[in-house]
Amino acid sequence: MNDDFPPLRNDLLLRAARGEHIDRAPVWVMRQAGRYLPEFRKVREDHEFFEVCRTPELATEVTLQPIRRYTGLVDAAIIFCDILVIPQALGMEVLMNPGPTFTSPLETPADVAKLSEKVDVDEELGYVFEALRMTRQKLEGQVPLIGFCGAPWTLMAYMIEGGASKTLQKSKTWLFKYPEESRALLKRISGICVDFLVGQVKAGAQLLQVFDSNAGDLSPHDFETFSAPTLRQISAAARCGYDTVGLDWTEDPRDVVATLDVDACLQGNLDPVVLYGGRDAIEREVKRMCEAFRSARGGVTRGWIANLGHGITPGVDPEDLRWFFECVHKYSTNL
Ligand SMILES: Cc1c2[nH]c(c1CCC(=O)O)Cc1[nH]c(c(CCC(=O)O)c1C)Cc1[nH]c(c(CCC(=O)O)c1C)Cc1[nH]c(c(C)c1CCC(=O)O)C2
Repeated sequence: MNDDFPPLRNDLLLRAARGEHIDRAPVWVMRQAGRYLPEFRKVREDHEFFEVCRTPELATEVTLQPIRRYTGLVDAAIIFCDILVIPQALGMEVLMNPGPTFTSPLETPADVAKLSEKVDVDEELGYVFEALRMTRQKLEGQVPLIGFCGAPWTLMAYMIEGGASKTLQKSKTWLFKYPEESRALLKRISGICVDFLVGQVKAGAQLLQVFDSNAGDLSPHDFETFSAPTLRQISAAARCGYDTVGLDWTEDPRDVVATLDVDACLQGNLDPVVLYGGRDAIEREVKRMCEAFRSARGGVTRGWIANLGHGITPGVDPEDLRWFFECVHKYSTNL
């Protein structure tokens, strides 16, 4: 927006998100800059996780690693960062060892007073904006750059649980025991999400993703009461509606199309564990996924962005991921 970036040479992802014609599905994978890549592990040998996020040169380098390795196969870069930088900007200490750990999670609503009252995203998260600008330059227009943030409910859950949790018992207890205080906290987080997302677009992000990874743990009623209003608020305040809805592998796109009340592009949804199943399984399951999205598109969906239904995991052979990309290129035509 502000900077003079090299012109974009592959706009498949943006065209799919806008519902325009595409010859094949664009493809990228969540956590594509991650531990399954030896070149990523090499950087991590010398630099702690959040140090990589906070050092624009390092964040740019790891963001570009999968683009270099899979040139011509992968259709997007996603800025290297983490959803937990917002709790950090609110003054919470978060370590990655190896999963996320908060040194003092929120225990009761009284603890909310310990969070910073005002968050200046340029001051607290300016390193992300700098990394986006640097990455846009270094990408030389090969593929679009995705920015992202965590959704308020998912961030609130991490801030209360203090890390990943199977049951989310503590954070869900807040919703039932302290609904007003929960809503106030969610609203506060939403405001930071808006500033952060707008700042990312100004810095060069060409598409934004909001990760509500813990949404599936809420009943439909609680999702509608607590999370959905914040997602709407973010989308309205950041000026754009959601063009794309991400699915995991527990959903059939044909069922989703039947229930979705907006005509959105869909993203997803291969089970990441398929990548451990060998080339034949990868090909078979990608083909099945392509057929499911192809027939879903006969419904109301505007487009499809091929992806995994969740982040890629550390044990995957990078050559098997290459095969996944090649299979998507082969089977996703004639959408
Ligand atoms: C819940 C969540 C987090 N982070 C994120 C989410 C939402 C998506 C999801 O549900 O997976 C999002 C995220 N985290 C990371 C990215 C970077 C961009 C990309 O996708 O390549 C993105 C988009 C890097 C990362 N974030 C993390 C890693 C691995 C840690 C490392 O390098 O040591 C990476 C590459 C760590 C992280 N960060 C988080 C967890 C639970 C973990 C541990 C998971 C694991 O061990 O794989 C919080």
